[in-house]
Amino acid sequence: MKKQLLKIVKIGGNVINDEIALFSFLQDFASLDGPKILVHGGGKKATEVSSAMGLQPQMINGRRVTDEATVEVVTMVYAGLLNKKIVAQLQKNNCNAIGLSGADANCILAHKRIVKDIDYGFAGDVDAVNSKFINVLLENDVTPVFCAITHDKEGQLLNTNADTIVSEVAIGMSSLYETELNFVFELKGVLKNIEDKNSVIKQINLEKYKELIDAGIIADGMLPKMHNCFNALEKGVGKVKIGDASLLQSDNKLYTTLSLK
Ligand SMILES: Nc1ncnc2c1ncn2[C@@H]1O[C@H](COP(=O)(O)OP(=O)(O)O)[C@@H](O)[C@H]1O
Ligand SMILES: CC(=O)N[C@@H](CCC(=O)OP(=O)(O)O)C(=O)O
Repeated sequence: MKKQLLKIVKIGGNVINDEIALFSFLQDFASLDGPKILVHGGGKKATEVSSAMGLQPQMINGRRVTDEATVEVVTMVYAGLLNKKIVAQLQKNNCNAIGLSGADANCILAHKRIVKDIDYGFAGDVDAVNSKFINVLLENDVTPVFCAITHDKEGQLLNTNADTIVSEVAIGMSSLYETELNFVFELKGVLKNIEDKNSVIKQINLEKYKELIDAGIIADGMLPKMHNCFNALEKGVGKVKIGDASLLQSDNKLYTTLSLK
């Protein structure tokens, strides 16, 4: 039997900080038919709040170095302010959303990220997604909204890149649904020339992805994003798209589609 389509969407911190773009996007998201899941970042806001508190935000290869003070700030910003603001806006648009961290209902289990020579502190990599519980929500027409906070089941909250969360959630749900993963950020897609906002590369396969990395065209936050996109495709996610806040509009034709071949 053909599986039902589940749309999984991620919005990044630059869109979240632009209230006009955010509210317009949330209106489009709320009106999507069928089951859907939203994952949000908020890195930009976390950087602003950390700086205002006298901390010195540090990113390495698109990921935040998360010391003890920073994990508290990001929990307040992501799981608190941003998650609840987004849920309230979806409720306004008649989408019955529920805001969750990875600790809630053990939805996203993670472990402390260990990378040779780099200490990311309380940053997490995902081990398991509670697709069974998430499906209970979907089957009751409730839309889960995940922030970038996970847990390790030892009582420790972990800051996890939102692109990683969304791809792991998509992979986890792929056993139950046909999945489509959409990355919404402030640009129209993956650009050939970062100075030219219209130089969108419409189609990127695995081979082209490697060429773009070697050429230095993919950098910064785009590195973990694309890595997560291909990881999702390799593990059963049906379709992956990257674009701006108009990505969910049916008349939008300018975005990047990723494929393995
Ligand atoms: N080739 C590229 N095309 C588009 N963006 C790129 C590219 N290379 C690097 N980037 C950078 O990646 C950023 C997106 O990553 P990130 O800030 O993590 O996104 P998000 O807001 O979704 O979290 C863009 O703002 C851009 O500066
Ligand atoms: C470990 C790590 O890097 N976590 C990210 C989580 C938020 C995020 O991914 O936000 P954007 O999608 O807006 O970039 C961070 O704190 O920036």
